[in-house]
Order: sequence, then structure tokens, then C-alpha cells
Amino acid sequence: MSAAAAVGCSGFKAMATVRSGRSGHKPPHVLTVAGSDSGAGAGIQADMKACGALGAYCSTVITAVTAQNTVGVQGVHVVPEDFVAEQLRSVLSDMDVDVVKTGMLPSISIVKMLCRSLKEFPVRALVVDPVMVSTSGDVLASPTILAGFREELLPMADIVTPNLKEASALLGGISLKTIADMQSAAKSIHTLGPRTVLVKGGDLPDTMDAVDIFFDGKEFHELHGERISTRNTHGTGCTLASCIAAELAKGSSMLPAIQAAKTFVGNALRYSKDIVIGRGPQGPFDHLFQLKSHIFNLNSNDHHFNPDDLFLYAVTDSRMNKKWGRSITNAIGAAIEGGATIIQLREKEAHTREFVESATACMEICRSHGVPLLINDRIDVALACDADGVHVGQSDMPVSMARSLLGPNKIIGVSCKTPIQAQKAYLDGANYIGCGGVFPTTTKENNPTVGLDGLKTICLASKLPVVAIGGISVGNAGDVMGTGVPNLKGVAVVSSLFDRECVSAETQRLRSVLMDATSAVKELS
Ligand SMILES: Cc1ncc(COP(=O)(O)OP(=O)(O)O)c(N)n1
Ligand SMILES: Cc1ncsc1CCOP(=O)(O)O
Ligand SMILES: [Mg+2]
Repeated sequence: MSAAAAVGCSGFKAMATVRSGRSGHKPPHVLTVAGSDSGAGAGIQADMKACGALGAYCSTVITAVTAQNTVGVQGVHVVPEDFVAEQLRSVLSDMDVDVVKTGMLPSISIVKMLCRSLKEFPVRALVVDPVMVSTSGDVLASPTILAGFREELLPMADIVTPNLKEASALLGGISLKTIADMQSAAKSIHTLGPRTVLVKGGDLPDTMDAVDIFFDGKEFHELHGERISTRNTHGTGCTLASCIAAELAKGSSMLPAIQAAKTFVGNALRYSKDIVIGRGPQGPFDHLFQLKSHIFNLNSNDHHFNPDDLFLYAVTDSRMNKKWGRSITNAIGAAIEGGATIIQLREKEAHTREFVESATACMEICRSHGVPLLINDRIDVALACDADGVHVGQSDMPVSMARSLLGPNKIIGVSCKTPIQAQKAYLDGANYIGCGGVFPTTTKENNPTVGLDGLKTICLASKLPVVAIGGISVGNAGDVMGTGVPNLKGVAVVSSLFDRECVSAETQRLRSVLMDATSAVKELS
């Protein structure tokens, strides 16, 4: 196989499109030939997750089915050679595989048959993880496969990735205790025919960090990685080799592929170091940490949405603040002091930088008081200042899109005037509905009113909590809450708080009107 020329080639996608004979985009494709791990930490399952996480398609030829968990390997069922051959033929004859990665190859006849298949259907690169013994110490391949590795598979490989035990086994049982030993092992394994060798030193005693030795046929590269203290290391070998394969399939050359793979494994271990799966000594780690760290980690400070937060919803207005000579931070501070339960920054005229800066300052105030802060219209500003959520209207970014950008924990409110909009709000993943204008207002132009009847209709049409908005003040807030619809949770107001001289006093007055009205409704029901 002449993978040397192909690995690291550019213009790969165009070539792949021609090969597939169809127009459209062909994703980078890794075929893993390995064993299934019922615990899903290693083997085929790890390979699929690793390739998927790095953006490569992963097809699978299963050589054995293992019964294993975090304690060890309880059983191995080897797939008959003919059926491994059939799987290989199915995938390789049809799917334009870029890179083959091998894991558990339980018998020499399977090794030999794989080599024949690869000669019949050449691929761009072959990554061999010479799996022999599981991390729990269980034997996964008969020692006779060593001959198959040495004589047939390794000469075809672009890289072979033994750990210390495997390197030792490939070299007849020599002892490997130092970095110098690893270098000489890498060189000796290279003489067996692979284009490059990575000897993994995770088990090397007396080293502060994990050192791997990469030999490219000419030079040694010492690759250092932080040693992460965790029990969750099951599947690191499979994952590293699969990541290398995925990077090669994407067009990387060998050394950058190894570096990217090491970074991925290091980050996965760091993210997963405290997860608990299984009762045994060695647990799996989370290959999909990138998805979760984006969505979950960043949001560790998120305010957990409580529909009662909508009770007294203060919405800012830059024109009013200007008129009264207030900064936005003063305005929201006063509203919180007066008893506002949620704040929305509705800054229609602000430039982005100014908006991000003031929103960040407001976030600090709100967080210190445990009051959620939402951003009107601007998902980007909400993300930038890690706000608790957004409020969007029917002509703003769709709720479903905002949800996928903000993740599951942020609060999303949406304006609705019709029952259909209200039903869709729930299906799209909104947390609440803003319904209005209920009454006429000069704060928002060209905004037809729905009245108290329209408000009730919206409330009844949705399971979501609703906040009423538009022309609401101390004079009519009692009527609004007096509708008594259970999911009407409060009122949102702009001018009756911020177009007044004393924001905190107006907020207090409104709060007591709302409290009286809700107690009256409770008494009636
Ligand atoms: C709580 C609440 N409800 C409704 C709105 C109005 O949002 P939208 O329809 O997007 O109009 P603008 O506020 O963007 O002019 C709101 N802001 N808050
Ligand atoms: C933003 C908005 N959406 C519907 S009405 C309205 C304006 C509410 O302002 P005010 O409380 O001053 O009537
Ligand atoms: Mg809007």
C-alpha cells in the first residue's frame, strides 16, 4: 500500500467525490476492524464515538463480541472468519473507506484474511492498534497472532500504536523501563515494516507526565501529555488510534494527527475524571465531552427557571433611561430594590459593544441578587455576557434555533398573540410566553392589542407560563391578574417603572398591587 503519498494530501474531498461517482460531499471515512465491548468504553464502541466526535464517519467490521464491564472481560465470542470477511467485503467494496483502523484481531487467520482484503481493496492509510491484552489484564488475542502482525499486517501499516506491554510482546518479551528503551523498541518495531511507530508510555514508571515516543522512520519525537489522575481510562488506546485514523481521513499528516489525537484523549479524560460508571476498577470516559462542555459546563451559573420569576418583570428602555439621566445599571438596580423578580434588557438603540459591556455589568448585579436577566432579541449578546436567557418575538430568531445555540439550561421567552403561536412556542422549547400588547402603549409602535380576552385565549392555548405585557401599570395590573388564569404568572412593564422619577418606589407600588390581586384570586378559587 502506498499510503505515504496519500496521507497529508490536499484536495481530498474533490478526489473522493469523483471516486464515489456521485455529486455531493463525502465525509472522511474510517473503517474500524475490532471487537465489540459490551461496556462501550473500548473497542468498536469507543472507535465509533471517537471518530464521530472528530467529524469522521465510522463503519465497523466486528471481529469478536466481548462480554465486559468495568471489572474485566467475562467472555469472548469470536466471529467466524468467513463472516468477518463478508463484513469487510460489504464495507470496502461499496463505501470508499479512507482509513482502516484495526483493534482486536482475535486469530491469525482473521489477521491474514484482513491483509488479503486490504490488498483487494486498498485504502489511503492503515492504523494498527496491536491489541493483545485488555487494560484489565485479560487476553484478547492468541499469542499466535504475533506472527501475523510481524509478517503480514505491520508491513502494510502506516502507523502501529503499541503500549509498553504490546511493544514488548512484538519484540519477543524484552523489558521496557525507560524512554531510551521505548526509543529502541520503536526503532526495532519499525524494522518489521510499518511506516511509523508510536510507542505509548502511559505505563512507564517514574515519569511525571505521560510520554509517548513517535518514530517516523528517521527521527524520534518525544510527545508529552499531562498524567490525569482518574480511574476512567478504559478505552484510551482504542480511542487514540481511532482519533489518529480520523485525523488522517480528514487529510492530516501523521505527526499532527497524533498530536490532535493526544489532545482529544487528554481533554476527554480531564472532562470525565470524576464520572462514575460501573463498580469495577477501570471505568469508561466520555467521548462526547465537547458537546456537553459547550452546553453544560459553560452554564454552571445558570439561573434555574421558575415560572414564578415572571411575577414582576421589568423591561428596560434606553430612551427612558436617557430621558431620566440614568445608567442602565442604576435602572435595573433600582427595579431589583423595589422587588422586580426578573429583568429584561431591551436596548433597541445600543451598539453591540456598548450593549455587551452594559449587559455584563447588569449580569453581575442580577446574579448577586439571584434575579434572572434576559436579553431582548440578541442571542449573541446573551451568549457573550452569559445572561440567563433571551426574549424573542415572532420576527426575531426562531425559538428552536435560539435553543440550539443557547443549550437546554437558558431561559427562552417568546411573544405570542395567537393560539397557534402559543402551541408552537411549547413545541419549539420556549420556557414562557410574553403575551401582548394587552393594552395600548406608546413604548412599542405598531403593536396591535389583544385585550384581556386575547390574553386569556393565549393562556388557555398553551401549557407554558405566560406574562402579560403592554400598557400595564398600577392602575390596571389588578385587572390583568384578576383574570385568574392559572398559567398567567405576572406582568411585564416598561414605562410604568422606567418612565418615572423613582424606579424603586414605582416597582414597590406595582408589587403590592400584584400581591393584592393574586391573594384576591386565591381567595376566590
Ligand atoms: C416579556 C416580553 N414579552 C413580549 C415582548 C415583545 O417582544 P417582541 O415581540 O420581540 O418585540 P420587541 O420587544 O423586540 O420590540 C418582550 N420584549 N418581552
Ligand atoms: C415590548 C412590548 N411588547 C408588547 S407591548 C410592549 C411594550 C410594553 O411597554 P409598556 O409597559 O411601557 O407599555
Ligand atoms: Mg424582539
